[in-house]
Parts: sequence; C-alpha cells; structure tokens
Amino acid sequence: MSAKILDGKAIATNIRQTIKKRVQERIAAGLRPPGLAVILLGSDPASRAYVRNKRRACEEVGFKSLAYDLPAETPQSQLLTLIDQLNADSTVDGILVQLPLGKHIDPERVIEQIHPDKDVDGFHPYNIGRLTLRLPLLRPCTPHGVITLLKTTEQDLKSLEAVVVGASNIVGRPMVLELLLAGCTVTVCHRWTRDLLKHVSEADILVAAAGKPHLIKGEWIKPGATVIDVGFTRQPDGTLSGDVEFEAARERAAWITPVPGGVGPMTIATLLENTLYAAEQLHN
Ligand SMILES: Nc1nc2c(c(=O)[nH]1)N[C@@H](CN(C=O)c1ccc(C(=O)N[C@@H](CCC(=O)O)C(=O)O)cc1)CN2
Ligand SMILES: [Mg+2]
Repeated sequence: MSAKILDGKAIATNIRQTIKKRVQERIAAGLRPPGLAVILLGSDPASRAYVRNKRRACEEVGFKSLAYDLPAETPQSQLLTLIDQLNADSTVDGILVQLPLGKHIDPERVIEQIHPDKDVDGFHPYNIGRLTLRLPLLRPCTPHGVITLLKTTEQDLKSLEAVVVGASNIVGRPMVLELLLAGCTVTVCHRWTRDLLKHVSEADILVAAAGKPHLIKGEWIKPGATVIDVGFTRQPDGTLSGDVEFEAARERAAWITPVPGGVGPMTIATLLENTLYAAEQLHN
C-alpha cells in the first residue's frame, strides 16, 4: 500500500480563497474587514518567518493586519499594556502573541490578558475550558486544522482509535479534546509513556506532535491508519523533518501528511478562519 497524501497546502489554499470571498462580500455590504494584531518579541528567525506568513496571509484575504515588532527585552508589563489597548480597539478582532517568549515573560499570564473573544489562537483558559466542555468557541489552530484535514478523508471518525503523541498546551492537549469531540477513543502518549510502540501500533488515527524527528518508526504504523505529522524540526542541512519516518510509514498508512506542506499551512488557514469567526459571530 502507498498512502494517499493529505495535501494541507492545497486544502489551506481553498480555505483562504473562501475567506477572501467572504471578506469581499463584507466590504461590498459596507462592513469593515476583520482585523488581526500579531505581536512578535525579538528576532528569532523561525518566529519571524511564521509571523511574516501570518501577516501576508491576512493581507491576501483582505484582513486588516496590525504588526507589532517589539524588542526581545520588552518588559512583560509593557506587553500587557499593549494587549489592553488592542482589547479595547473595536477594529481588532484577533490578537496573537507569537510563541515562544523570552524567559523573563510568563506566557500563561500574557495569554490570559487577551480578551477571550479576541483569542484567535484559542489558547486562553476560557477557550480551552469551552472546548473541554464540548462548547467550542475559538479553537487552537493546529488541532482544529488537523480535524479539518481528517474530515477531507471522509472517514467516519466516530469509534476510531486515535493516539496523540505529545502533550503540549498548544498542540497535544487540545488535539486530544478535538478528537474526543469528534467521537474518537483517544490515548495520549508523552515522555513518561512506557510502551510507545504498543500504543502507536493500535492507532487508526495517529497524530505525532512530539517535536522529535523520526521518533515514530514506519513499521509501527497500523496498516490502513491515517498518519498526521505535526512535527517540523529544522535539520542542520536546512531540511525539515517530521516526527514520523515518512517513506516507511507511507507503505503502511492509508493517508499521511507530508512535512512540509501538511499540517503547517492548516495552522495559518485556521487562524484566518478564527479571525473571521470572531469578526462575524463575536464582535458584531
Ligand atoms: N502564537 C502562536 N505561536 C506559535 C504557534 C501558534 O499557533 N500560535 N505555532 C507554532 C509556530 N507556527 C505558528 O505560529 C507555525 C509553524 C509552522 C508552520 C508551517 O507552515 N510550517 C510549514 C513549514 C515551514 C518551514 O519551512 O519552516 C509546513 O509544515 O509546511 C506554520 C505555523 C509555534 N508558535
Ligand atoms: Mg506539515
């Protein structure tokens, strides 16, 4: 078997086109464009690249993009004051602070300062709580983007065995909640899991989000499984590696995401969806 490719790049392009049309309709109806404020501290090259892509994506679909590039040493109090100003700005529907932040800043404190209705990353405890209680509002972008990808396979997700590898706040944990909401039976593996192979080999749906290149061996994959690789580690030669041995896994899986071009583009497309949702449903 050679798995079908889940082409996140193409699916994300379709989503972006749909959003662009909706923004044009809004403007034609005399409504303002959705606004997204993206805050970047420091000059980490990867963070700069992701932020550049987010701002470019906003401009392409016709959103108002507000850029705040602050020095790495910006005090937390100044960041909180900026967030307060953006919370009060009625032209801003979404606020995000690019992660990770420097050691002098408490990311949980910063996320909690964002008004939950403008938390388009879906990281605020209010939005995570709503997802936990099956009342989702603004949902974390990468996990929700993965669900969008899974829906394109037209499998009935109900009753499937899903295994998430990695338990981070921004991917693994909300991914568990999303898969549970979709009707899967969910197992989460993490650094203390004793027998990773055993769990992975039982997965109908595998979401690898450990950030460890090639942690998941191809021969562990259950034949016919759907493999979603959230990992993207930059190697010294400049190439990107996922958490899964792609070529070997592809021989066993039914569906698989590439790295790059799988999950990554869905994160940004889902961010645009969240910002449009905030503008249309939460701030009118
Ligand atoms: N505030 C946030 N910070 C971070 C998030 C987030 O969702 N919100 N996620 C990651 C970084 N990230 C977006 O911010 C992100 C990472 C990767 C991609 C992506 O498109 N990856 C490409 C490959 C890109 C490359 O060549 O380097 C792919 O997989 O195809 C998009 C967004 C941490 N911080
Ligand atoms: Mg990818």
